[in-house]
Amino acid sequence: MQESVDLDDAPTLLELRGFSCWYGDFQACHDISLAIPANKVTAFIGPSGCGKSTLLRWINRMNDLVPGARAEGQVSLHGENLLDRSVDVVSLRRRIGMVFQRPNPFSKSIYDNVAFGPRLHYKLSRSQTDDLVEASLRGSALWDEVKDRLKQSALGLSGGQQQRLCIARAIAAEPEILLMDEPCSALDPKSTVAIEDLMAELKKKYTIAIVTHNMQQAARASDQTAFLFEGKLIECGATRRVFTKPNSEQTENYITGRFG
Ligand SMILES: Nc1ncnc2c1ncn2[C@@H]1O[C@H](COP(=O)(O)OP(=O)(O)OP(=O)(O)O)[C@@H](O)[C@H]1O
Repeated sequence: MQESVDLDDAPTLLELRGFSCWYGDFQACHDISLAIPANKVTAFIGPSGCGKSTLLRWINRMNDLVPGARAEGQVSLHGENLLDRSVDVVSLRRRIGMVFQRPNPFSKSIYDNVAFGPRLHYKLSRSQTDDLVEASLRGSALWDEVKDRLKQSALGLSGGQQQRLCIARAIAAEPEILLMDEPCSALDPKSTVAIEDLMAELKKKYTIAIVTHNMQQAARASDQTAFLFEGKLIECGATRRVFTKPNSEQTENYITGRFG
């Protein structure tokens, strides 16, 4: 488990205030307020259907694409409410990267997967792109395994390598926050440990929010844990405290496997 971290000392990067959201008439999240500290890993845990992925998907406005989905309240980054209609969603998604449950590399070369975002957002020379691709692959701990086959298809990589490639692709756009929606659920235990080790490195530079069903993973890899139940935030605090002295009986029942 992480050493006890003093979250009070960590500046807030992203803040949710009175965040509620709906799919049509169904309310998936109820009046959620919490702070995501900079350069820490925040884990969202809770039973299936409690709204973890929905919350994450509103942070980078992925739910804009879902018919009938709407949200209220504030999701503030540097004082800007990301839910405002005026927010430029393309630039928002550069600032807030996302890694999904199933590795989803494009059917392109390893190099082109990583260069895709930077080519979209910046005018870079060939050598600048080469440098960024190398730095991103080093950042996702994949460089040594792929440096001799950058022009080969990304689809030839193992699942764990593909997920690290997706992380490289996300960090190549130089985001401020990395959202990870159950990034290890399709991976074997060795690849899972590799991703957890990687998170510990990545948080030096980025702020990470992860949805996980794996209690051990939340306990091992996160600094802050938020427990959701039926769309409500039950508690949020330093991971060590939440796992050893939860404030709520519901949290205790969930983390000890009594339901969920
Ligand atoms: N596109 C959608 N349309 C309508 N309802 C949805 C949609 N996506 C999710 N929901 C509903 O919203 C609620 C929260 O779903 P969400 O996927 O956020 O939960 P979750 O906690 O991430 O679950 P899991 O751990 O199973 O992934 C659920 O009741 C779900 O059925």
